[in-house]
Amino acid sequence: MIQIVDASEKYGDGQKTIIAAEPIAAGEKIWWCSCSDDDYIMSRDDILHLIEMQPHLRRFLCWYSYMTEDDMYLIPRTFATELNNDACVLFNHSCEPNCGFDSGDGNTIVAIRSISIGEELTYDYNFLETEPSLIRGTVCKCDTLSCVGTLMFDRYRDEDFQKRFYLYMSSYLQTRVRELETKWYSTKCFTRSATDEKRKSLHALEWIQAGEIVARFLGPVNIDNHFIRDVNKFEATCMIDEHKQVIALYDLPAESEITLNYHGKLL
Ligand SMILES: C[S@@+](CC[C@H](N)C(=O)[O-])C[C@H]1O[C@@H](n2cnc3c(N)ncnc32)[C@H](O)[C@@H]1O
Repeated sequence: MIQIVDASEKYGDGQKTIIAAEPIAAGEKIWWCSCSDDDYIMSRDDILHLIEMQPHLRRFLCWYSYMTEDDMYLIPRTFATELNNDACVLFNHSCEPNCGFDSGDGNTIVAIRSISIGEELTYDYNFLETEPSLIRGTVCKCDTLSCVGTLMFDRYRDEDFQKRFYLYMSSYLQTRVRELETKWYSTKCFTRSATDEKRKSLHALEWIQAGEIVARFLGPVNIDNHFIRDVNKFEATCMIDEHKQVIALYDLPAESEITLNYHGKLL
């Protein structure tokens, strides 16, 4: 059903892509990714540390990892061991995709519309990635009329995008979309997963200036509906105003934790 071909001309040296080897009907299942419990799950911190130690791994780790949380990435083992027989890592991005993930079974890639023989098979990387993506800032070469230019991975926030593509997003992305109904945080923030010692927490992804709005509560302010740690007033990096907006008290460098002192003052 599919064929892997060279795409150096379109995307750059050594790049490959996948094309349809036969006509594909809308809704047809195209590829069953062989992702399994054997795959590597690495935290963003570990990946960034590994890239710092071994810069030659950058391309491999950034191109072939998939977000499963704001700070967690899946790296298919078959690819890591170079025994890769899983073409799911070779689907390129398009801002007008013809493929997506099957919402009933996140590991299957399905056709969004009918696809002609020879057509390139693409999905929108916004179905998998959000702002902390390791390939944020990639200049898109999809050559479509709706091309966004630079991939910033914030499209899941757009209601039209959600309406059109929710069913084709990965389960991580669907969770992020649903979260937007109860809490909003800036594109400059990301969450760190909970550990045995610590609850989930919110952090700056890039420099945030004093006075910037970093998050907004859409319901009652309590620890059950957000990820902002309640700390004593000397440690708080942000304050909350009467509109339930969380505002940076100081300039916050990347990685700083977003914290509040709201104890006993639920709005
Ligand atoms: C998962 S790989 C896709 C397969 C890749 N073409 C290969 O041969 O290994 C993701 C990488 O492909 C490239 N890529 C995919 N879609 C692209 C697009 N629309 N514009 C520019 N680069 C793209 C980027 O370098 C991206 O980090």
